[in-house]
Amino acid sequence: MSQETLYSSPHLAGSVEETAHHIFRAALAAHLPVAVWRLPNTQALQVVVASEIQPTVPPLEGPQQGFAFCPFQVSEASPNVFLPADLYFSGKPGAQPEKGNQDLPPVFWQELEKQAQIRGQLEPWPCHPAGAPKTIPRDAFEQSATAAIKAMQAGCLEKVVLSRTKTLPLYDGFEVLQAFSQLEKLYPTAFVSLVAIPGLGTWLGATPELLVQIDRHQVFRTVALAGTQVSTNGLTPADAIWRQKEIEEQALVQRYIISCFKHIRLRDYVEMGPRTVAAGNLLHLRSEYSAAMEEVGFPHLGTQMLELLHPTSAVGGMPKKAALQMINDLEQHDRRYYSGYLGPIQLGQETNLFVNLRCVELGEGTVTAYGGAGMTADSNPAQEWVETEHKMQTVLRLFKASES
Ligand SMILES: C=C(O[C@H]1C=CC=C(C(=O)O)[C@@H]1O)C(=O)O
Repeated sequence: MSQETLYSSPHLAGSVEETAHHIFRAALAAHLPVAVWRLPNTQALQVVVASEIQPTVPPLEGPQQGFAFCPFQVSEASPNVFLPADLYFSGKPGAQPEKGNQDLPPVFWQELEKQAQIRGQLEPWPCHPAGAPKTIPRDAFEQSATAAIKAMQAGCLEKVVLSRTKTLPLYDGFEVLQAFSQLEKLYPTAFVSLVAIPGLGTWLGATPELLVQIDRHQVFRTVALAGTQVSTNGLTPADAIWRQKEIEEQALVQRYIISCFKHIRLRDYVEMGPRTVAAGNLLHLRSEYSAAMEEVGFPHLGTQMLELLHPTSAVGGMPKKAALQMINDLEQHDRRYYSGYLGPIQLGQETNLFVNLRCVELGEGTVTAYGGAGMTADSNPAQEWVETEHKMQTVLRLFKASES
């Protein structure tokens, strides 16, 4: 994006947060797809607005800039979505929205001026055309878990991640931008995002799981994140003790990532961990993988690995094909964009894609939380249910008034 195309308005002279919120409101009012996010361990709120969505995610190594929003499994109702950065706000101090290749319609700019001056009412957010998913009851989830565990004990597969949904009526007075700000403050190390796409829906989340990063020095990174325990009584990552089951569960994700490197014959990667990391009040095991793309002779490593990694065994299972089949057979809901991936591509000279976990989908007067748990032959269905409840509470704790 060139400096000449900077958009400037005397009314957009407020704080970074105010400007990001004005842009989000204007996009909603103009019925345009929009994504607002904050990268882990940063302050800047970034925003992309697109004039229209594109159905394919471009190569991650450039030159196209924008925001990817992709489902767990592509279907007609949940297609891959790329929002070209027709407007990009970097959230840097003093920054103004930058214009991209396509002009946004005049109605957007009118709305932006309006929002900046009088802060009009927030327009309704877009909802999924099929409506809100039904809540999966505890007995149904535990029955599926029991069937999966039996299959793993019989040696049919090693690991599967089963998920569930919980839909609540939205409490009166809920404000989506306020919820986004709360999430951002609660989870400084998460990727916090709010994505609203006409015809597809509105998602809010704070995920701990990086899928693919390409930094400004062309270093590729990914992680193997799995194994969960609650950090009760001030348990810090340094004090955590893990059971065999979680160690194996995370080792399967590591093995999967390494098998992807082997598949493309990349040997010169760096592996670190596993170490215990905190995600809100949960602890996970995480290994980190990196490779300097030019030096190892894989200038398109990000794109290649994205294709191989998604969905990783942190959201699918091992072996991948059998696990995906089991998920399709046993889960009674459509995951839509939960456990898909999302994030900015080639913005601020970086690409940062995350697995869409610890997220909710907003409907017409409803909020739906999604959460899953990795199961092996040693799993216990009741414990897995409790684990999904803890994961859902990452975001649902903002909706306490809906739960009561
Ligand atoms: C599937 C989810 O988490 C994954 C990431 C970390 C730990 C996980 C686990 O312990 O099962 C899951 O693999 C979710 O949050 O819905």
